[in-house]
Amino acid sequence: MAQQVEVSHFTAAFSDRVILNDVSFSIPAHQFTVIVGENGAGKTTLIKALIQTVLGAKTTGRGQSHHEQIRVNSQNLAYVPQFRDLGDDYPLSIASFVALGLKKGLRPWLTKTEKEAIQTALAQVDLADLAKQRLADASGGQKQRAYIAQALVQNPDLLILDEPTAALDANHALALVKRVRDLQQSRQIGVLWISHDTSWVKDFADDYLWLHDGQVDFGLAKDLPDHASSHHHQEVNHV
Ligand SMILES: Nc1ncnc2c1ncn2[C@@H]1O[C@H](COP(=O)(O)OP(=O)(O)OP(=O)(O)O)[C@@H](O)[C@H]1O
Repeated sequence: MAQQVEVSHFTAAFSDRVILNDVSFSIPAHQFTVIVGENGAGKTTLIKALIQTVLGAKTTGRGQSHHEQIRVNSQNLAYVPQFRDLGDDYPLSIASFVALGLKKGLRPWLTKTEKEAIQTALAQVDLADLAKQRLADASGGQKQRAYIAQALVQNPDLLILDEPTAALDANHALALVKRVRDLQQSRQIGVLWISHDTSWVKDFADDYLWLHDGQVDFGLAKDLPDHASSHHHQEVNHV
C-alpha cells in the first residue's frame, strides 16, 4: 500500500517565526507513529496541517492540500484533541457521548448497526459496563477512554491523538497505550500519537517523528535517540 502520509518541503510559520522549516518525511500505512518534541516544537501545528489536508481533500475531491506539500491517504480520519473536561453538569451518558461520533445528521434515532458500533467501541476501551453512566461521573481515565471510543465509532483508518495520556498516572497511561496498540494492529489502521512521555515508545510504537529546531526526523521507534526524550516536561491541562 502507498504511504499514508507524505510531506514534501512543508514550511509552517506564524508571522515571521518559522516553526517547521522545509520539512519532508513519509509515514507508511498501518503504523503506530509517536510524535515527540519539546513544548512549542510544532507538533500540534503539524497535525492540524494533516487534518486540514484531509478535510480540504473532501471538499475539493483531491487527495492533496491546496499547497500540494502534504498528502494524506485517509478516507476516514478521527482526531482526539488534548483532554478537556466537559464539566460536572454535562448531561449525556457515556454511550450517548460516544454516539456523537456517528455521522447520522439530524436523524434522532440510532439504527441497529449504529448501536452495535457503539457497543463495540465501548468494549474496545473497556467501558461497556459503564455505558449508561453519566460522563460527568466518570474518572479522568474513563473520560479519556470515552473520547477515544467516540473516535473509534467513526471506524477511522487514521486515528490522531494529541497527548491522550496527559491527565493519567503511569499505570493507566501504559494501559491506554497497550489498548490503542492492540486496536491499531487488529484494525490495521494508522495511529499518530503525540506524547511527551517516551518511556513506552520503543516497546509499543512502530516509528517516531521527532520535531526539533524546525526540522522533523522520522525513524523506527526502536532507534528513538535518547536526546529526543531528555528535555521534555509534561504539561497537564488543569481545568
Ligand atoms: N495561531 C498561532 N499564532 C501564532 N503562533 C502560534 C499559533 N499556533 C501556534 N503558535 C506557536 O507555534 C509554536 C508551535 O506550537 P505548537 O502548538 O504546534 O507546539 P507543540 O509542539 O504542539 O507544543 P506543546 O507540546 O506545548 O503542545 C509555538 O511557539 C506556538 O506559540
